Amino acid sequence: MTSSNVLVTGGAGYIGSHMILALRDAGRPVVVLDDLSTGLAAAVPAGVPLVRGCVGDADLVTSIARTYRVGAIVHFAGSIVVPDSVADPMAYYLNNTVRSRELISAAVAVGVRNFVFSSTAAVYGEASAEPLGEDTPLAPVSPYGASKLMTERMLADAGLAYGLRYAALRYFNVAGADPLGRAGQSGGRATHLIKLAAQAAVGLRAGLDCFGDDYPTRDGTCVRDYIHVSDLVQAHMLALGHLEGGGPNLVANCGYGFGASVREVIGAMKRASGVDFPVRPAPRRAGDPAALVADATRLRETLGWVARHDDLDGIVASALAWERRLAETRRPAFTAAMGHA
Ligand SMILES: NC(=O)c1ccc[n+]([C@@H]2O[C@H](COP(=O)([O-])OP(=O)(O)OC[C@H]3O[C@@H](n4cnc5c(N)ncnc54)[C@H](O)[C@@H]3O)[C@@H](O)[C@H]2O)c1
Ligand SMILES: O=c1ccn([C@@H]2O[C@H](COP(=O)(O)OP(=O)(O)O[C@H]3O[C@H](CO)[C@H](O)[C@H](O)[C@H]3O)[C@@H](O)[C@H]2O)c(=O)[nH]1
Repeated sequence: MTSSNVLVTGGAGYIGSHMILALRDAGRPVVVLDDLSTGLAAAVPAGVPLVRGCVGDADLVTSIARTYRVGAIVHFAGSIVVPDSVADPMAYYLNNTVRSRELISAAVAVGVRNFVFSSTAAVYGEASAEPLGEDTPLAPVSPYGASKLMTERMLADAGLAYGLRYAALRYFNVAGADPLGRAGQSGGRATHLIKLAAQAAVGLRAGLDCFGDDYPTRDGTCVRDYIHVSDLVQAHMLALGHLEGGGPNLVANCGYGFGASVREVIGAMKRASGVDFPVRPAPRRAGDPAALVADATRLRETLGWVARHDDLDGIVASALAWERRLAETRRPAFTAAMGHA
């Protein structure tokens, strides 16, 4: 096992904070770079160095790489809200593409050999095939997807030109929380279905909108391949080991190969919580494909990845448990702020 540090960018965010736990559980030293734009310092476990700054700051990245003897970068930092990317594409190309370019350049210049990147199913766009293999034509329909695809392309070119070794993992819908309750999705503005449903279940919001019920799917609502964050993080651990062990560069989907509809997710959350929160029918959300389901054969066959949490009820229950924990920790602060302490 290598003892060089792993630099986790975006480690104060949802997925990055779970990755830190997995690296620490495996005995790997970690350093985090995060600008805390959506992440929380409290999400970084005590004892893990957190450098507050931007991945586009090449001098800072170089200095971290030297100080901590970084041998690999796992790059989660980025902007993630698809409709925001439509409203302000330049902000997304800056934060996701331009700043990734600076990070990759600095990594190459300072001699970091291995790089794992958070890509997305959004690179496929309005895909018609199901499940989607990695060879599906890449035709992102949002600036978010395009900004990530450009970073994949930079990695491929940097691999050819400079020998950078990389894995680009295309996540489908990431959900759930650490089964031991050490981490979850905490960041400020929630947009993801399972997080919003959990908030409705704990009474943080009055209910939920169901965006569209006339899609060509089994119940008319959109189908997504929800992957538990712990299974996703395990794919990163395997990808890292694969690169460090000399395996070839890799692009791989991360999902289970089957999907759940919006109605099925809502039903699972109501069952798990026992709360019959209101669900309002709402118009389709712009840019939502009817169904996105991964063909994850490559992930299984190349990395030996095995899904361990591929059960919607379990995913939803872990998200709910985390939301309840957040509600408990918020309550005293809220009471104090209202002058009732
Ligand atoms: N959540 C999903 O379903 C999903 C799906 C596909 C891909 N992804 C990708 O996974 C990655 C992590 O997503 P997440 O859900 O944990 O989001 P998140 O917002 O919780 O985490 C992103 C983190 O990056 C930090 N950050 C943003 N820009 C930065 C910058 N320029 N420099 C330094 N830090 C910066 C934020 O403060 C935050 O801590 C993202 O790249 C996202 O595009 C997520
Ligand atoms: O209040 C809500 C929120 C969501 N939805 C629906 O639930 C489904 C899932 O929506 P999410 O917002 O949870 O996730 P997306 O599928 O839009 O997108 C996620 O997965 C994509 C890849 O599949 C990208 O990676 C993106 O970053 C990530 O947010 C969609 O049909 C959406 O319309 C609702 O009906 N009501």
